[in-house]
Amino acid sequence: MAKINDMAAKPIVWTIAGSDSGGGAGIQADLLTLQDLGCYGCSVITAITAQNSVAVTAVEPVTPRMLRAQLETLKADLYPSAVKIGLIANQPQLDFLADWLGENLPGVPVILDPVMVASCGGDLQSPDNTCPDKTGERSGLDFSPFAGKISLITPNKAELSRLIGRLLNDDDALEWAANVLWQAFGGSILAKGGDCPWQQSKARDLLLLGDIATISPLHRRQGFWLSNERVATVHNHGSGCTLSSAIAAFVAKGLVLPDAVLLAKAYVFEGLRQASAVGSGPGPLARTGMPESLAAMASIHRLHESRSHRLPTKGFTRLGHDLGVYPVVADIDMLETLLEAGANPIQLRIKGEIGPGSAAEADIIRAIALGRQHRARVFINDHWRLAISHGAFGVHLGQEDIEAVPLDAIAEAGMALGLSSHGLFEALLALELNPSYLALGHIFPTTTKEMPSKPQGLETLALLAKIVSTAVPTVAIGGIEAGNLPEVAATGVDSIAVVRAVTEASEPATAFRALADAWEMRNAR
Ligand SMILES: Cc1ncc(COP(=O)(O)OP(=O)(O)O)c(N)n1
Ligand SMILES: Cc1nc(C(=O)O)sc1CCOP(=O)(O)O
Ligand SMILES: [Mg+2]
Repeated sequence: MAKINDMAAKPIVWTIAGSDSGGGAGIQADLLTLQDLGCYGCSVITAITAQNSVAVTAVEPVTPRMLRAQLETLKADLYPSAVKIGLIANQPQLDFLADWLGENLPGVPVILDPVMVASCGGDLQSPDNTCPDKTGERSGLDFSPFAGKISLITPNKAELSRLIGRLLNDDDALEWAANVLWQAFGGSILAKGGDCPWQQSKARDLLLLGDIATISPLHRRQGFWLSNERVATVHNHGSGCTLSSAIAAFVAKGLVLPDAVLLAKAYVFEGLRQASAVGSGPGPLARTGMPESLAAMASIHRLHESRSHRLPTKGFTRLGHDLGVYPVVADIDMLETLLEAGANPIQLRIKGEIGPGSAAEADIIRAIALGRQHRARVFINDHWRLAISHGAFGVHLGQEDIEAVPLDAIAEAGMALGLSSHGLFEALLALELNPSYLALGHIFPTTTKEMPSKPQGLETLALLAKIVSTAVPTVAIGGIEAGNLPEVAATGVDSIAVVRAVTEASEPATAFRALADAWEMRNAR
């Protein structure tokens, strides 16, 4: 039987790196990772290394002609969606690569892993580039030609120390050095803590995000610690290569950088957990496929927590997983019509300031009363003070409210809390508050609201639903309507929220009932 060729659908990712004859790191680890994560990997070899699991015995750079030939040949036919750069053998290679990428692949995301030391201890750059981490002197390659040209640079502590020319002995020093690099390079920085001896049970990486247009303005130019449990294994050969190629793979698949970093960290975490020896030294990471377990995800802590309120000690009202079809409306008459049609839950979403005695305030008060009358769960969007003072069932808030609103007041009032998220990074930030439900948006293009992020699509929705649905009821929102409901249902998300599919229908109550019936039938088919 003919084998189905699924390569066409796979994003192309280039790895520009060194060959590891031992198979655990470099080009070999990158190609295994890219294949495992559903990408088509192409390689540009910068150097051939003779190494096994215990030693690097020789490093030979490819000629400048060969380096250029690989790049030009690939560009002519296999244009990449993302590029990962690993080992660069010498300064002329680096200078050439920085120029060539800038001129030939404008706009293609580049993930730079400034490889200097193999996990078996060997220095991988040419002999004149030596600088033991222990001295803290700056030496090795000058990476400055890459400034302004890369999306993310991923040094470990030893590499950061050499890039900055300072010894790094604690998290404060790591943070300082990462900031220096950030100022110099632009883009984003992931300063990895896996080789920090002062970090004990946790492996903590510092992520400094650049001005990324497709993430929330809240998270642009902000820093976050990402911590996973430290995996007690010596089998970590190629972990840095695996991490950076996994980030490139996820970016190529359309995930925003913070989500790509979190997924790649989870991939490395699982790879380390299941790693085993191949030679007599550190073995390679296992290839464990798409990470889908919440337990593998890092916990996220803002670098400079600005929260002035207590985190809720009392939990928010718990809800069942299936909230069915959840209409979100701006008009009180529409809300009443839909309550009469059986909507439960339902949300009143009035944007903008609401003054005392205003018509909008009266609408909120009436919505809450109607909810009681119909025994339905009415959520109030944004206006949490009014929701509390008039005894709403729940409040729906956005990511920007997580820091600004005293969430403990909502919990103390015995109310439910729904939180928005746009991608994995925001979902994990919201999950730390254990909300009553988590909205995953926006799935398809929407005209109801201006969004900085791109639509997530069904594949990402399925992944997010798998990761977080074990912990919290999930609600998909954004562009959902009768035509795409079956595909949305197939992702495994618990519920759907809709605006236009109901409010712009000629008969909103009928449209709501049709959606609700279709949703109820989804598992019966
Ligand atoms: C169910 C549901 N999901 C998402 C939103 C969006 O909330 P938020 O991010 O706070 O944006 P605004 O709605 O306030 O513009 C929602 N309201 N409901
Ligand atoms: C209010 C809202 N929040 C979103 C989010 O992604 O957080 S998308 C959205 C609008 C959804 O409207 P429609 O169903 O008309 O596309
Ligand atoms: Mg809001």
